[in-house]
Amino acid sequence: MTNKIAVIGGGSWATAIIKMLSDNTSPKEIFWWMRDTEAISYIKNFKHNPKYLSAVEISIPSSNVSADLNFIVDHADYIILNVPAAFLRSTLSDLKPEQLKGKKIISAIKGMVPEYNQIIATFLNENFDVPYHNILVISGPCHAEEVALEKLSYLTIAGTDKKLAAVFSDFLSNRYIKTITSDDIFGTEYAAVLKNIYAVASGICHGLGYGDNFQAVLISNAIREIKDFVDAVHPIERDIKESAYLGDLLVTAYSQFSRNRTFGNMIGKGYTVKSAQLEMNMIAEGYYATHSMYQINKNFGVNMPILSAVYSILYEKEIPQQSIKLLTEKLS
Ligand SMILES: NC(=O)C1=CN([C@@H]2O[C@H](COP(=O)(O)OP(=O)(O)OC[C@H]3O[C@@H](n4cnc5c(N)ncnc54)[C@H](OP(=O)(O)O)[C@@H]3O)[C@@H](O)[C@H]2O)C=CC1
Ligand SMILES: O=C(CO)COP(=O)(O)O
Repeated sequence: MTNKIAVIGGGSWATAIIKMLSDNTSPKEIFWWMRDTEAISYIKNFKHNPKYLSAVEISIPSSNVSADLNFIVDHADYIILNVPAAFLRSTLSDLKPEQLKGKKIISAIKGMVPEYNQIIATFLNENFDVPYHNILVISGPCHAEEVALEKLSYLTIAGTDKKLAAVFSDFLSNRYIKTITSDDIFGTEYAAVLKNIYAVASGICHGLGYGDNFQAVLISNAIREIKDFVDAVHPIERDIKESAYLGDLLVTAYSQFSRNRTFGNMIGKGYTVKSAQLEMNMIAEGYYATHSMYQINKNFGVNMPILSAVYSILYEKEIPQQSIKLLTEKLS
């Protein structure tokens, strides 16, 4: 039986995932949903996504690319969710839990559903009755732009069912993608959400003129905040130095490709949140995640001074210079 895999979302990471799946040699049929019908026509005619990673050649059949979510979901056994978290609830609003019954749902999203302050696995479980053993998460240090260039990258596939994680990782791995499996689905998701916030912090500090010496201190403190938070939320044995945790923090905080760092840099340089968002045609998840994580941490009470500083800048209109100056007194 041919495995049928759908990707939901039309941005850069979805385009990169389509490429990875296509360059993997195991037999499969790939389906792709996006909301933009003009982009769909372009893909059908010219085999490239016009707006994101437009150099990537799209080799899946034209009839498998559609803006009809029901058509795509009903055809697939594996459904990879990849719209930014802020738009997930509205994207899935017409879908009924029965339509996902028995299907394997994979989140490639690194963000929180803002309406519920939930990670994606919890959102799927509580709102669509998807059992945790049918949910996987794709994470790890990997920018879509480098996938387009076929630069060697490592992905972590996390799930409570490690066998399913291994089966699914065999659909993704190829000449330039190596996969690692993990059973830490909650820690992996929360770490991926948090690293975006710290990449925003890194960008803010860069925009304010802080140098590499300070960035190293900031990121050392950031990984401690991540560890303390994931240990509080889901206390299991984990090595925070693994690439799904530390690696993803490093690549996002330091890479020229990071949307979150770019957004933070603009804030540090004096842009308002609105103007920074308008300037980017891509989504910085860290903006929304800062609000959700700040609310969630009220229940856990973990000491997270970097999170609080970013929150004060993005949501309390504090002046970046002042918030970061105060933060510098709390780092070690
Ligand atoms: N890019 C990367 O390297 C990686 C991204 N991720 C994660 O993947 C997820 C998707 O990000 P990414 O692919 O980078 O997205 P991009 O920033 O490349 O693209 C933005 C996407 O959001 C959609 N969008 C924008 N506004 C709305 C709206 N109001 N309603 C519905 N959809 C909207 C866009 O659709 P449209 O074009 O129709 O406007 C487009 O598909 C995020 O959670 C991100 O953290 C994870 C790993 C790597
Ligand atoms: O998750 C990512 C890299 O692993 C992408 O991060 P950005 O959204 O900041 O580009």
